[in-house]
Amino acid sequence: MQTFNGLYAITPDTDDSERLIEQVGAVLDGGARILQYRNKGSDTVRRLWQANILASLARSRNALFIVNDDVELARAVGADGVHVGRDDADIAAARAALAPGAIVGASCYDSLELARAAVAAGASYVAFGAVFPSATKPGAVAAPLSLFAEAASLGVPRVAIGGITAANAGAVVAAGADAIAVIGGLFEQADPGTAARTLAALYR
Ligand SMILES: Cc1ncc(COP(=O)(O)OP(=O)(O)O)c(N)n1
Ligand SMILES: Cc1ncsc1CCOP(=O)(O)O
Ligand SMILES: [Mg+2]
Repeated sequence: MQTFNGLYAITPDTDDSERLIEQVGAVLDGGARILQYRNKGSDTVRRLWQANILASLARSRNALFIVNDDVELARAVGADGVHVGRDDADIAAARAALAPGAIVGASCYDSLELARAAVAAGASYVAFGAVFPSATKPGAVAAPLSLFAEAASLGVPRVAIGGITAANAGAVVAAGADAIAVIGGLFEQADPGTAARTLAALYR
């Protein structure tokens, strides 16, 4: 598996597939190394269509492609893996449903204990957040940046998520996050490609 670090772009919920594809292309060209398709909507036809296109787009840029929540959708589009949280499939079940080398990422919120358990269950990476208040997910629990140093001994990549922007990402990288997962800091910006270049440059 490619090294799991750098800018981790997560797609916003949108029905505007054309604009989404254009923005994701710009973000990948700007240096995002990992792309997650995250759509909390219920239109399964649109989600399959969008995920298929984005899987091809990511592959064309040698980026990893992860599907949020939906193991079946990840398998259907040949994704590199899935990301699961407390309300989603468990790690072992997700891994059993995907190819042997699949990536299974786990949300660990503000809990080092959850991260230890996730790694023991086979998680490929652990994600902590929200590290800052998130307009995308206002109810997300707050996670301190200190978790990244504390989690260094777990031996898997540590991903930060929540309210990350060009203004605060430097502190997250300095705290030890191997990757920064970003939605609004990319897709709510006037120029997502430039925002991606700024954030990706923190890992060079
Ligand atoms: C990289 C990454 N980290 C955390 C999340 C959040 O997942 P989850 O807690 O399951 O919440 P939803 O995203 O499903 O609302 C994520 N998706 N990606
Ligand atoms: C899914 C999720 N989990 C914790 S915060 C968050 C939303 C991240 O979006 P943004 O980068 O716009 O804050
Ligand atoms: Mg989830």
